[in-house]
Amino acid sequence: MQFIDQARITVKAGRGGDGIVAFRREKYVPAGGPSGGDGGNGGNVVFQADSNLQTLLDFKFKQIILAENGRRGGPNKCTGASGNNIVLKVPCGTEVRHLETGIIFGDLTIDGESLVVAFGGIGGLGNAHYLSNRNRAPEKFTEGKDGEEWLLHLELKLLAEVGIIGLPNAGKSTLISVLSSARPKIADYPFTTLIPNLGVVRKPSGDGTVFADIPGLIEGAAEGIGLGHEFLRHIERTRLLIHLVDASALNPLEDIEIVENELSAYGHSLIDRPRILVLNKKELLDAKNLKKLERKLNQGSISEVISISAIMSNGLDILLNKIWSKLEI
Ligand SMILES: Nc1ncnc2c1ncn2[C@@H]1O[C@H](COP(=O)(O)OP(=O)(O)OP(=O)(O)O)[C@@H](O)[C@H]1O
Ligand SMILES: [Mg+2]
Repeated sequence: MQFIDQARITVKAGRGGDGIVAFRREKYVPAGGPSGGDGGNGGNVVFQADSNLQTLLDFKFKQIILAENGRRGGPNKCTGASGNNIVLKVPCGTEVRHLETGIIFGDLTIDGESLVVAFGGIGGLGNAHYLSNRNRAPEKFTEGKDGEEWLLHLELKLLAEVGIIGLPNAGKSTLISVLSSARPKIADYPFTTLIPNLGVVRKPSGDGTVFADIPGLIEGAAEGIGLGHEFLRHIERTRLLIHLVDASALNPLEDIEIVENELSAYGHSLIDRPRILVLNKKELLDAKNLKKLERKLNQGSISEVISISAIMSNGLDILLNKIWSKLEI
């Protein structure tokens, strides 16, 4: 499952400071030589990949990015201060393109990697540079150059390997929230989730993979009913599905069938995708009824059933071990 997050921004590097015209003034030196300093260089706009970031959402609110201008030169051949660079953090996997031509400026993939996307203008020259035998008192200087300005298109591509599916209210968002640092909205009504939530789930060794919690599926989802249609398209690219079922529902078997039928009706061999059947909310059933339900499901089911309580973080280790072994990572 690939999610594309994008943003459109303008970056403008700092302008170089102007050179200045000045002459030395010293006691007993009636005509001091030219001493105008150069302007400082403008600051660059720099992007830096940061593995703690997951989205380009910040850029929806910050669309124009300016680096600092260089300062003017000073007397006594003092060079003006350079403008500071502005360093913006972007998630790993951000591709930077020129908006109009599509030319790729760079692809930031490794944590800490940086890319100058707009160079600051160079500072102008002060009149001290123009001293010659013919002109002992030059009045000439140059202005600082403008910094580069670009309209950029940022695109972040994330690939989810594991999709969490199920009827509305099964606890899909609750599950991703206890497995990862994702903090989706959770509520006791159907269709709480309107867009997929992504979370990185890690093994104790630190490796991990992206899970996606998608909106609830209902009967007819494959034909576009409810919110399911669009999201079934997305899960075509996952390697593993977690089919989450509310164990406390009136008829969990029927619920499972609805989701299975949707996978099948959708086609694209979604029904053949490896998946794990997971009963959530197990704490709402007494031990005897839970066993009965598990046994019933194991009889005709697609795979062995794992019972968990997402809300109480119960049974998650067993589930995760199963996931890692199915993914072979
Ligand atoms: N193990 C559990 N025991 C009891 N209640 C639970 C459990 N897990 C989740 N819930 C509750 O179930 C409700 C639905 O949870 P959640 O929003 O995670 O479902 P969802 O499958 O993401 O729904 P939707 O498809 O509408 O987005 C919430 O009120 C949540 O607190
Ligand atoms: Mg949800």
